[in-house]
Amino acid sequence: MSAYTARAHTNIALLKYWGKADQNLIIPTTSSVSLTLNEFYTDTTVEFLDNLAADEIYLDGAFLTQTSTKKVQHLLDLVRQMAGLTNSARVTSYNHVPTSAGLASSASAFAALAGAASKAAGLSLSPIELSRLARQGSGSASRSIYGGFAIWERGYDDLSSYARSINEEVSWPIQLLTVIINDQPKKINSSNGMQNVVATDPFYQSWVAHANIQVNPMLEAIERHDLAAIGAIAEANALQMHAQNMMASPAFTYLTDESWQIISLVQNLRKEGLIAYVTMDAGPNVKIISKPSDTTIITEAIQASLPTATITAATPGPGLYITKG
Ligand SMILES: O=C(O)C[C@@](O)(CF)CCOP(=O)(O)OP(=O)(O)O
Repeated sequence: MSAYTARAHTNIALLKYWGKADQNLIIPTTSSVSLTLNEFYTDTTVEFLDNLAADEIYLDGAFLTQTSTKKVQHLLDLVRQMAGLTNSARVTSYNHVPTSAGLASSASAFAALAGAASKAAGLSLSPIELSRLARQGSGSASRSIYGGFAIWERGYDDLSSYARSINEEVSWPIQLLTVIINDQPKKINSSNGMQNVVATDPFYQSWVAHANIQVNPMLEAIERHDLAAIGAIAEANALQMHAQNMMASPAFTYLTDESWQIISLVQNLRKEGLIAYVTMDAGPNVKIISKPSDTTIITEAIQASLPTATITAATPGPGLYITKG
């Protein structure tokens, strides 16, 4: 069997996935909508071999020990089951997600792994099948199969929970300015954070109900290329998601004083007439949904307020791409 290499780009959720209805299959409680980014991606090569005693997994040149590779091994096992294989695999992965960007690379990593592993096992999966496979590595990876805007339909089982493309080629001006406040590893990872909320937040079901109501208005705003509406819905959804963390027991938050400093700054920029909205994931860093033509004015405002912040302008990116070798 031959080696295959896949490149998948990371995505940022505009409507967040924040809670599982099924832990094992990674079925979410809400649908989520994302934008795949061009600047950040993972390249992964997979080869199934006859003479390997066990899976060998290398990340950014370092051999990973068994403990940190459980999710990778689980996805490889799913592929072996689908292909009727027992061979072990060599997996070599490089994250082109600058750690300073504080961007979750699990989305691009597991989408690339799903693409390269399935192809190396002799499978030719459809985008929906690839999305379902990636989903079982990491939920948000289900959306990185596609470029541009994508929606992960929550579904209710393995067959019905997958992402589909909204539109791959985004030809109108939109960017996410990623403001890195600090790139320290977060205290609570996404999986644990959302699990705490589902288990202990008394208002969680109203989050689920409201988040699912936001889906159609978001899809309509994307259809209209309405950046202000996309931003307004995304900012409300992100703040509501982070509010759930503060209602969990014990309460926790990913947002720091600097996060709120940037959030307030962006809301003030809006008062001056700019189209600028924030979204935050499982970390303190802030992404600003904005027009590329406003990069300078926003960047200058942030540098004046928080000189230590580093800013990366990210534009819409492509979907999964697999090559032989
Ligand atoms: O991306 C989003 O929708 C929102 C988040 O990034 C956080 F804000 C969650 C990502 O969670 P993920 O790492 O996919 O969790 P897993 O399924 O437990 O591996």
